[in-house]
Formats: sequence, C-alpha cells, structure tokens
Amino acid sequence: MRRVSGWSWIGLLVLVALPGLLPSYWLFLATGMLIASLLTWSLGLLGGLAGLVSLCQLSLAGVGGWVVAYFNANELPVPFVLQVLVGALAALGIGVLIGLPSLRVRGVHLAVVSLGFAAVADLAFTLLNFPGGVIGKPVVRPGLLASDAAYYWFCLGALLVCLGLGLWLSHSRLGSAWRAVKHSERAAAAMGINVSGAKLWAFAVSAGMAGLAGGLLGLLSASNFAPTGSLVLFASAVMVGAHYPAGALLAGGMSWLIPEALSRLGLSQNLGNLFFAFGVLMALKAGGGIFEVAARNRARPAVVRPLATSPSGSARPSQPGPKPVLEVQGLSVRYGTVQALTQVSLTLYEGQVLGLIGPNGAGKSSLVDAVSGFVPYQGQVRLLGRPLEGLASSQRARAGLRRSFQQDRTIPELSARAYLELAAGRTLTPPELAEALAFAGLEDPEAPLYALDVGARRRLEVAGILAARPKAVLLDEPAAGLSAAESHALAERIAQIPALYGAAVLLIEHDMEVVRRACGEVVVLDFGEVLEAGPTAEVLASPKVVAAYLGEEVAA
Ligand SMILES: Nc1ncnc2c1ncn2[C@@H]1O[C@H](COP(=O)(O)OP(=O)(O)OP(=O)(O)O)[C@@H](O)[C@H]1O
Repeated sequence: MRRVSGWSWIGLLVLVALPGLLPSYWLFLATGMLIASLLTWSLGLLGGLAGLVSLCQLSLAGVGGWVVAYFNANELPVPFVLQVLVGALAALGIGVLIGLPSLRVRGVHLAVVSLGFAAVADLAFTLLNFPGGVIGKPVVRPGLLASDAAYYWFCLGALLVCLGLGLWLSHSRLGSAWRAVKHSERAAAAMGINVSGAKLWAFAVSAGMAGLAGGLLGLLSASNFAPTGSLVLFASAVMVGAHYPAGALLAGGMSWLIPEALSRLGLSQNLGNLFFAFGVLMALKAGGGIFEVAARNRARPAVVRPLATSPSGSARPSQPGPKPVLEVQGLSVRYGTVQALTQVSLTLYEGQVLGLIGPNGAGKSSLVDAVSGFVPYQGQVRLLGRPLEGLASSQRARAGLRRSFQQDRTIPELSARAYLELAAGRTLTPPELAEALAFAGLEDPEAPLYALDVGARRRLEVAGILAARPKAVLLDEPAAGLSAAESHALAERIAQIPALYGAAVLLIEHDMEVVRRACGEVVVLDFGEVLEAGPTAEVLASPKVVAAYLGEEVAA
C-alpha cells in the first residue's frame, strides 16, 4: 500500500482538532459532513472501483437508520455501537440482494433496478414510518458519546476505519478484480476471476458502509432518505471521483455546505442539485472525476524498453511433443443465422506453437471464444484429456487454459505489478516479477498501465498470462498495434514460450512474418472450415492457401 502523504496527515490533524475550533452548530454540520463522506465513499468503492451503479445508496443508509431507530424507539437493551453495526449488517444483506440483478444486467439496466429499489424503500419508509419518528423521539446516545465533540470523533473514527478498509481492499486482489470487472467482464473471466463473486462483494461492502452511515445519522424521517437524494449523491460521487478518500471528503463537505450556503442566501435548494448535475457532465467530458483526472495527469509516461530480436537463428519454433494439450473436436459455432464454424478439429501438442490463420471472418476469434468458454458451441474441447464442457470461462482459465483478446483489455488503473499478480492469481516472487516485467519491457513495477503505450500493454497482457503458468495459451493477434520490429521480436518470444514456460500456444495472427517466426505448424481456416494444416512453410506455399487467403503477398 502507498505511504500516506504529508498533506493527508495535516488534513487528519485538522479534522481531529475541529471540535476545539468550531461553535456547536458548525460542529453539527461537520459531523454531518463526515457521515456524508462515508456515504459517498461507499458509493465510490462500488462505482469508481467496480464500475457498478447504485441509485439507491441513500435507501441503504435508510435501512441502517431504521434499525437504529427501531432499537431506540423500543428501548431495547442493545449498546449503541452494536445497534449501528446491526444496521450496517442489515443494509449489507439487502445490498447483496440488490446486487443479484447485476449478475445479469449492467449499466443503465442496473441503474434502473437500483432506482426501483429506492422507490420501493421510500414507500416502505413512508408507510412504516421511522420508529419513534412520529413522536419525534431522538436517538439516545450513550454517556461516552453524549457530547457533540465525542460524537464527532466517533463518526470520524468510523469514517477512518471505512477509508482504511476501502483502501486496503482496493489494493488487494479483490480490489484489482473489481477494477478488472469494471473494465471488461470478459477479460476478467478470462483471467480466472469469479466475476459474480467480485460484484456481490462490491455490493456487500458498499451497502454495509452505507448502512453504517445511515445508522450514524440519527435522523428519523423518511424524507431524509428519498430517492432524489440518492441521485444527487451519485452525481456528487461521479463528479469528484469518490473512490479517492479526498474525493469522498470533498463530496461529503459539499453535500452539507452547499445547501447551508443556499439557505443562508435565500436561494432554492434545487440550485445545489443543478450544480452536481453540471459536475457530472464535466466529469463525463473529462473521462473521470476531479481526483481521478488529477491522478492521471500527475502520472509520467513509464520507461518502456523495446523488445530486442534475438541473434539470427537462436529463436526457432520448437518441435511439438507427442502429448496433446488441447484437443478440439468437431467444433461448430452459430450466431443466429450465421454459421461461424463448422466441424473444426485441431490438436495442440505440448511444446508446440500452432498458428491459426485465415481471412477476416474465417472464424478464428469464434474458435478462441468457444474454446475459452465465451460462446456456446457444439463439439468437444479437452484440456490434457479433461473435457471442458460445463465449465464457465473463469473455470477454464483456472484449469490452465488462458487467452488474450484482439483489443487491448488490460486494466488502466492498475500498476504493472498489480496487473501481473491479478493475472497470475497469486503474489509473484521477485524473480518472477522481474521476468514478467522484462517480457513487457518495463522497469518500474508500480507504473500505472494508463502511463504505458499500447505495445507495452499488449506485451504485459501476454506476460500476465504466462505468469499464471497455464497449460495452453490462446493468443488472439497479440502483435496488433506493435511496430514491425517489435512484432518480430514478440514472435521470437512467443516461439520460446513452450520451452521457457511449459505452455503450448495457439497463435492467431495476420502478419505472416510473425507466423513464420513463431509457429512450426499452422492451421488455415476459411469460411469456418479447416482449409489446410501442416508445417508452416509448406502450408504458406500451398496454392489453395495462396488463392484463398494470402494472394500475391506471400506468393511473391
Ligand atoms: N457476435 C456475433 N454475432 C453474429 N455474428 C458474428 C459474431 N461474431 C462473429 N460473427 C460472425 O462470425 C463469422 C466469424 O467471425 P470471427 O470474428 O470469428 O472471424 P475472424 O476469423 O476472427 O475474423 P477477423 O480476422 O476479422 O478477426 C463472421 O461472419 C462474423 O461476422
């Protein structure tokens, strides 16, 4: 985890000292700001890290508030701290239930589902009333927390614990998995990440923190938890980039200070909502919230060394052994009326780098998608003799079948180290990390991926796959976006993968020079069927292949 900066310590000291500096009304406002910051932080973890939308965060806070109000109104002999924790747990449970639709729907659909919950919760809070709300029974705080200053520090402690927990999680494997899910669920699954589990954890953590904030609020009216409040909260979280602690504090501060300023000026509260709506538009235009963009702008381009080609002849495709690693038999893939693959069979042997070539639309990516479990198919796929049918894509990845994607699917917010360790599924030893960084041409393991050029990111993707020590690797145009010299150097590295990493490779590639350097054998697909297969030089010279695919370029 990164060190806490000097400014953070100064900010913390100021926060701790505030009760000695502020009159009681302002201390009340400051306590509200801390609670609002906690609520915004809970939303920041969900949206900023995992890319999930919740438009019912205030309703979840309402669950926590309702539980505390219930204990209080019925004068149950439960300590206040425990009341607040039970409220947080209740919200956590409901958060997981709200998270369940996220396993099927994303983006705007998920937003609608969560907004639906907010509407239902609003109705329930209004019908049920907050316990004790009608008679205006205030939440009784224990003696230790009775003073405003003590309660302020208590709320500050709760916020700091949640900030610490969130930061720890965001630097953990779970946090990296959240970022992977945010960026591409397919790529996350291809890394072996349990996407559903990662999403539900994000909802649970976020909802628990929201429920905690609600329990601390101590307000006993349904109007405090209305759906519009959730919308404004969401807008403020996006505007600042609330997965940064400073962002959460800024949003929390604004959510109390702006209404206060507007009411003192005699202006409509709707102006505050307009301000946040405008802020969201700005954030969308800038590609992130205030603190997100600032962090990105601070990053310096990482030093990337180009891959060197090995001395001529030292990197040759290795000879395949007798043992099949990946067997594809009678594979057919259909998208609606489009027959992408028809009865394709091929075998990848240990020690082999097998090329898969063919014209655009021949079915190469469909084969990789089917074998790695991303599209339904007919036929059979076996990894080291074990049928993979019935296994989800993440399970196939964990079984030792790893793949890359045609487009760059690395995770921009992660450091090179965090990305490699997420891809490997474990902490790498220093020599393993150095080896993977060298493959990508990187020196600094902490370089954020958004500071890398596309070539380095593509190599890092391959390095991450290899760090997982898979049995079979499916590479879908890994040289796309690389210069000719870099592509050829990468081809030589790919040729060495079986010997250095013990994995057999299926390589999809359009650049025939890359294919020649990396692959001992190739399979040619055309219109979803195998047109030719055999040693690279022979196949590339075959008149059938030249006519169907390569044309003059190779024949020359
Ligand atoms: N999701 C999809 N829905 C419908 N048709 C699809 C889908 N994906 C691919 N296809 C079609 O399936 C066929 C095979 O496509 P695929 O992408 O597998 O070919 P490819 O050989 O990988 O092409 P390229 O070299 O351009 O990547 C094409 O006709 C394509 O239009």
